[in-house]
Amino acid sequence: MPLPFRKSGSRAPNQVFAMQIKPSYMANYQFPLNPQRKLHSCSQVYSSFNKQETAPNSSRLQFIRKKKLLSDLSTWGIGGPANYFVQVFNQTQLVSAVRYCDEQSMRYIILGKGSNCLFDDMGFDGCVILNRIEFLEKIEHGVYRVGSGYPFNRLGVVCANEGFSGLEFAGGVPGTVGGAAYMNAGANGQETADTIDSMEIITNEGESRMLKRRELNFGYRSSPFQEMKELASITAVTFRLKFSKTAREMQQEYLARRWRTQPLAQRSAGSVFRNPFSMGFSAAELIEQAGLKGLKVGGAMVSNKHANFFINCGSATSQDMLELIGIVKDAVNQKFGVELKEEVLYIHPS
Ligand SMILES: NC(=O)C1=CN([C@@H]2O[C@H](COP(=O)(O)OP(=O)(O)OC[C@H]3O[C@@H](n4cnc5c(N)ncnc54)[C@H](OP(=O)(O)O)[C@@H]3O)[C@@H](O)[C@H]2O)C=CC1
Ligand SMILES: C=C(O[C@H]1[C@H](O)[C@@H](CO)O[C@H](OP(=O)(O)OP(=O)(O)OC[C@H]2O[C@@H](n3ccc(=O)[nH]c3=O)[C@H](O)[C@@H]2O)[C@@H]1NC(C)=O)C(=O)O
Repeated sequence: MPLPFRKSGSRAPNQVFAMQIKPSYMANYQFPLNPQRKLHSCSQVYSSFNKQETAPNSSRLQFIRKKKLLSDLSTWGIGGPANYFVQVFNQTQLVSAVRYCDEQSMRYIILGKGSNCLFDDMGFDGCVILNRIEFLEKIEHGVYRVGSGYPFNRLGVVCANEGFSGLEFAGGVPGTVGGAAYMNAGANGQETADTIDSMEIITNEGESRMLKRRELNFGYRSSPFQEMKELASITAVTFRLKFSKTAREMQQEYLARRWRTQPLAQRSAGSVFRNPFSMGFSAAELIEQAGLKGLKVGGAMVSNKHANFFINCGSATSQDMLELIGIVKDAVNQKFGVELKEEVLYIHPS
């Protein structure tokens, strides 16, 4: 049975492979074909395989080889080593990192807080580019231009404290601004796209582009970036918010509700499945009605607090989590005839 969710970023080259998981979930995957990236020659990339950190604002990039564990970079706490790992603190460094990957014909992914992805225990055979572009500029009242690596939850709190409404829900979302725009994150009836004024991206060609909101077609947990072949990375987002006397109160209320209903003290990746709204259901309801709360595979478990959150109880492997996802999908399909679709992204190791 093929697992329908993505195995890596759209920036990965076309490949077909088989996964080493239990036979019932053995599958072949096809990466989308990417255009060949044509970037300029690389002059700013340096390798340093022993150092684990790179200084903020340095124009030099330090690539760490085979040492950085992806379990340290994902909220699920699962994942083996990245073949290459680099942090970028500004757009110039990001372009250099992408260029380097291109020159080496190496797959790469842009990683934010790792709150929506499942890495494999075998790691990732390409380069993980950790986005640390974290500036916040106030352009005018209620208009914020924000680096794509800025924590989305911090942005939600800052805006609400300053009396602006639209991003109150973000106060509890553990991703980055770039990840939130890429996924069109939402909660409590609000969505990231509702407040976007414009976005800045860099392409595979190394060009910067500014896109106005009206050019971008967002949907429930979907954005044009998920299909955009020429995208290298979102670099900044400008949000336009409205003044509201109750913004702070709303933000705090949403956060309190989240703590009441979601297992925030445990390791998860938020909602595993999208809600099948078109069929009038929520994924959590269906999973609970199928009697799957508390179901365990190895160290992976369906949360007893919220059925659409799957927990790493401490020792979960990627295989455990993939198998649990497959079992839950099958069970819900058999009982209700509803095919759940994953919200989390599986990053295939090779
Ligand atoms: N509502 C909620 O309660 C929760 C919501 N979430 C949401 O999940 C998302 C996860 O954010 P985050 O943890 O930062 O993302 P991740 O680090 O989990 O990255 C997931 C994928 O998003 C893409 N991505 C991330 N940043 C960028 C960028 N700057 N430019 C282009 N693509 C990017 C990458 O896709 P690719 O593989 O193609 O490179 C990446 O693999 C957010 O939308 C977050 O709000 C997560 C948990 C709970
Ligand atoms: C956590 C995420 O986003 C969350 C977001 O935080 C919350 C809050 O607004 O609303 C969505 O969850 P959700 O649809 O499960 O919201 P909830 O309000 O918790 O539950 C919906 C319905 O399911 C029921 N429910 C919930 C949990 C459960 O174990 N069992 C159950 O039956 C609830 O009673 C409610 O009737 C988002 N998830 C999706 C896939 O749309 C995420 O994207 O990662």
